[in-house]
Amino acid sequence: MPPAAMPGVGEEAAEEQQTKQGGPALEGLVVGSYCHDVLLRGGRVVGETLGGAAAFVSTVLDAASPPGASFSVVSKVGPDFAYASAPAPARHPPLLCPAPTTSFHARFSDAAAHDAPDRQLSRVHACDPIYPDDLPDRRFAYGLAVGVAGEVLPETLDRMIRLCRAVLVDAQALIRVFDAAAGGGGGAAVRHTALEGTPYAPLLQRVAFLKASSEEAPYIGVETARRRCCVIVTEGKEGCRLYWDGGEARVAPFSAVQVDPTGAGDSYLAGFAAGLLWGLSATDAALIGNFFGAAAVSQIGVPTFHPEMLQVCAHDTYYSTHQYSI
Ligand SMILES: Nc1ncnc2c1ncn2[C@@H]1O[C@H](COP(=O)(O)OP(=O)(O)O)[C@@H](O)[C@H]1O
Ligand SMILES: O=P([O-])([O-])O[C@@H]1[C@@H](O)[C@H](O)[C@@H](O)[C@H](O)[C@@H]1O
Repeated sequence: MPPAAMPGVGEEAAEEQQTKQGGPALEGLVVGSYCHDVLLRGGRVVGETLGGAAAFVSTVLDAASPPGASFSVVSKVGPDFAYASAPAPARHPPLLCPAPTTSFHARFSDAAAHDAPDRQLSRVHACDPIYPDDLPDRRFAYGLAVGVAGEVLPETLDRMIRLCRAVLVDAQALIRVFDAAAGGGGGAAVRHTALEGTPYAPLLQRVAFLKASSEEAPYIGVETARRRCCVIVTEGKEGCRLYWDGGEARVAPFSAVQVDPTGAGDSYLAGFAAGLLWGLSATDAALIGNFFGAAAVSQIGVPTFHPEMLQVCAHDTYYSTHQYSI
């Protein structure tokens, strides 16, 4: 069986913590930096938006968490940060550093080149890493490690694991390396390294869920990783698969008209976490993840969610008949 729910997170755990500590029972900790995204097609800038997994994750958690499930965000930006008044950073302000805000160029392939990857990313600036001491010194029900530019250091992930009852990790926080020779335009091309050779690998057995895109999956070694934690591989418009020690499940997608793939994986992970917070099983929570991933690709930049979309999601998840198109 896949993990029934987020370990230690759910109604009973909530009641227990509420009674013992009187604080917010389901408080989460989101660690990863906001960034600037420049979207390019055919060498021309077609959009400039707020980015960073923390921005997408905060937006989805704000929309979909159960009542009373608050969360704190630990994110770093520089003095040039252009989106301080956007909803996510305004509600969850970042720490200010002297270094410039992390920024990425995302180059999209033409529709004609069908077998090309959706986008090629290069990192143009990297703000400071997030250190263990940057994290609040208190306990959390759950944590989301969602770095985009290597800012979640191994020692920071280790501290998250100590502070949080369950930690969900986006593989992109662990396996990205930056190739200055191949970036173009002053940036460094985003590449991947094998997770097994990194200092993050020994931490995996203390992580609850590790999510990777299908492009990242070969680098995390699904067969090894699934013996240490539950692994989720997202497969774009095909939905996702969950792998655990002894089994796997496929969870079907919602259909969407994709206008910008940015943030699909981030939104998926936050939707998945929200599903677990509502007490759903991992496979049902993955359906919520698919809903938010589909919603993300159907809008440019950080999406907005309307109450009627969420009602349809709740209905379709309840009946497991997600025929809804976004
Ligand atoms: N074109 C699409 N149509 C419907 N759902 C999508 C589409 N693209 C992505 N999704 C949803 O978002 C999730 C994450 O997308 P994916 O492309 O796999 O991640 P990433 O953004 O990390 O590359 C998918 O598992 C799926 O649920
Ligand atoms: O699209 P996705 O993989 O879910 O996540 C994206 C990151 O890969 C990218 O580095 C960042 O610039 C985007 O804002 C977004 O966070």
